[in-house]
Amino acid sequence: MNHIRLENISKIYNASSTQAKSVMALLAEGMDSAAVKQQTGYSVGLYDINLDVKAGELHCIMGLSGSGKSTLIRHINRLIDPTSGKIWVDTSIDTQTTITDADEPAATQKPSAAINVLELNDQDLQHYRQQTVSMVFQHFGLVPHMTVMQNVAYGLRVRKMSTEERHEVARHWLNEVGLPNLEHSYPDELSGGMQQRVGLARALATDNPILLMDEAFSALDPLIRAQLQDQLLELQERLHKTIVFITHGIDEAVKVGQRISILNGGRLVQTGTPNDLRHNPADDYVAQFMRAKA
Ligand SMILES: Nc1ncnc2c1ncn2[C@@H]1O[C@H](COP(=O)(O)OP(=O)(O)OP(=O)(O)O)[C@@H](O)[C@H]1O
Repeated sequence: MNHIRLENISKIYNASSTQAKSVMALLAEGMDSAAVKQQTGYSVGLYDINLDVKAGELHCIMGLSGSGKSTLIRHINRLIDPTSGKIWVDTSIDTQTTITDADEPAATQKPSAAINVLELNDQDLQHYRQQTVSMVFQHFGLVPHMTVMQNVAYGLRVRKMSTEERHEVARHWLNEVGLPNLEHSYPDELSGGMQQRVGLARALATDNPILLMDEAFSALDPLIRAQLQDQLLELQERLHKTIVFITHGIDEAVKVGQRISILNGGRLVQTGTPNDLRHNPADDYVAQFMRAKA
């Protein structure tokens, strides 16, 4: 079952629709984004991305710096609007009851009860962000003058949950990420790894079915990063969230991703399980990543 579908998504930064059309005509002829930038001056964020993310899967988006990973993930919660294309999200899915079969072929239809995120008005977009998608940021994004408890409970306050109830929920999630007894601390009293556990607890406390993780572990030391990867996998065994996880590291992608999508110059080169990519790489770019892994 698909949870998220990106359909023909292109993003040409800072271009009018006429300018974007001529840029996309060059891309359609096969010109790569570096040559397009040189010829037209416009940056290609993404070009003609078609991507299905299944309900309950941990889907990694991988690629070198500038390949379009952040641009892609920011479309899903509409921090960025595309130049063209559609973004479907099935808001009827409760991932906690959905078990994914990573080998199941992606359906060819759009998700069954899907909304086009691009058509949401301001109020519906706010509701979508509060009830459907949560984000974990690379640099944690915690509010410095709020305690750990207040940070984790923040998303629940806007839902008008009582103080007692939201503190109970926040305490539960702090416990789940291995941070009991720190609720009265402030972010700057914690290590980077601890701060990101708070970031994770904050995202999980909302109970939203989709989790967007933008290089969430990249700022951490290798040992701490490995611990957080293990913790994420352990939580995911029980929670079955739909997770879109951005990384520039193939090791991380292979460790945590059930499927991996590889971007190059704003184009989606291949989506597959780590085994698919290893045994049937779509091109040399993918093959090189997988060789670097072996
Ligand atoms: N706000 C912006 N204005 C203009 N160009 C942009 C903007 N944001 C990104 N780009 C360009 O779009 C392309 C994709 O950038 P993006 O940040 O999505 O890549 P990325 O894979 O996330 O890179 P990194 O790993 O370095 O974060 C790059 O060429 C980048 O320079």
